[in-house]
Amino acid sequence: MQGDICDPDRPAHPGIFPAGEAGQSDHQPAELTVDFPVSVVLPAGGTGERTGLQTPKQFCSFLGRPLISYTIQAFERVSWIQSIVVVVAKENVDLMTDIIQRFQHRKVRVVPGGSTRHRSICNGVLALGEQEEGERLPTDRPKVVIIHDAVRPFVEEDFLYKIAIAAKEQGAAGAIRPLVSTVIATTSEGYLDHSLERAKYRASEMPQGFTYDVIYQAYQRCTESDFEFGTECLHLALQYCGTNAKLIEGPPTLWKVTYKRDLAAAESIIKETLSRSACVITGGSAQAVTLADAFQKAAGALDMELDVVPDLMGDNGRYLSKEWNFIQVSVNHSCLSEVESLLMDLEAANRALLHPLVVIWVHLSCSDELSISRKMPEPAAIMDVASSAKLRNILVYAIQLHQSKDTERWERSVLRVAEITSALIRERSPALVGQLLQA
Ligand SMILES: Nc1ccn([C@@H]2O[C@H](COP(=O)(O)OP(=O)(O)OP(=O)(O)O)[C@@H](O)[C@H]2O)c(=O)n1
Ligand SMILES: O=C(CO)[C@H](O)[C@H](O)COP(=O)(O)O
Repeated sequence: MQGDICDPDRPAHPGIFPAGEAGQSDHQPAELTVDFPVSVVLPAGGTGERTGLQTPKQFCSFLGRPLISYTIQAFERVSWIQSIVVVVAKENVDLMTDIIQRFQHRKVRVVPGGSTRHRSICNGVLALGEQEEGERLPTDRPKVVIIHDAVRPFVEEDFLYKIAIAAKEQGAAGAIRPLVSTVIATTSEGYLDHSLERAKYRASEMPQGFTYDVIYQAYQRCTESDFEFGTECLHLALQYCGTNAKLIEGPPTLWKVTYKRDLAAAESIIKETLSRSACVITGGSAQAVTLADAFQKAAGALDMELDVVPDLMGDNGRYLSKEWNFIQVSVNHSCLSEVESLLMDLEAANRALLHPLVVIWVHLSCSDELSISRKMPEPAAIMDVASSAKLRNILVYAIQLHQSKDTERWERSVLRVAEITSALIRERSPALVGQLLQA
């Protein structure tokens, strides 16, 4: 953990996260503005056959939220994107509509997909030029359409910006990555025919951007064979509109969830992104502040940003609006009033809507006051508070720590608190909710 105070308004995360919850970059420009209308098509109409799962991968859940919701969030947080069309199979339109309502997504329309990816994307592009149900005026066609697979949740605003600008200037633009394996051609008998010079080729990834006119015309002019077997929108723009796409190397996080193992990798990135920062609330007590300071030092190696505040009043209320985890330190208070008050603030701020939030209650007992038994928190009371918070998507854990005059012993305990805290925040295990751990 870093001890220095850093900007709590930093973009939360990439994709997963608010303005980048999962995978956000540390060096995102302060504000990127685009002075032309940009809309997005997210093809999400596939079955995810290669995962081997019954559920299409875009509807698989991570920390209680489907993958498609993380991808939508990556786009809706971008102020210069005016609308998002999500294309899903007809039988999933109701499910998708429910996801949009449950996670309060904005700017989103759902459109039925087709039997292939190109057919789904084409439906999305056509929908951008159509009047929305219930609207009296025709929808403004966007100048630029960004197309992005719904199963690539970790896309950053700065990269979308580069694609949008290049698409407006060139007519088409797309993300590329270096090849990790050499591409070879095989004979029909299964022998090597020839191999390509790897350095000359790139993998085509998403997002891709097009002016509306280019992508619209490309789909008007392409053949049934393109719709059935094609895999590359940039190719359609070249072949049917003569538009050579600008290619821009993107970050490795643009990778597509394709196999079952990719779902595990996505979950791990999401958890990692949610574990980047914690806010320690001391209540202003001198012992709690000393503990928080020691905690910061001990936590130095755990790679987490740690801010210390007395409470969440006034300007400190900003911690409630971003992706922070919370550590409430109580000294000799065996009652849970401070945690309960924090939980009320978090609920009022609607902080647990998009993913489970972690609150850790660190109970510090100082042996030179009161009797030890009077200072011990009641495990059943902690479990009650935690169980009720869990229903509201807030994961409450507790750690008991005894102050020691023996410096070595004290330092070991503080280090244990830092390690337990870090593990609880990273794992977000529902099974450990309400447990009182000893440091
Ligand atoms: N008829 C289709 C097929 C695919 N897609 C979408 O295109 C994106 C990329 O395709 P891919 O990874 O191939 O997804 P699936 O077709 O679902 O996977 P698989 O090929 O393993 O079945 C996915 O978001 C997928 O939902 C789509 O909108 N409509
Ligand atoms: O990388 C891409 C560039 O167009 C597409 O995402 C890809 O072609 C679609 O996925 P798949 O081929 O696996 O259906």
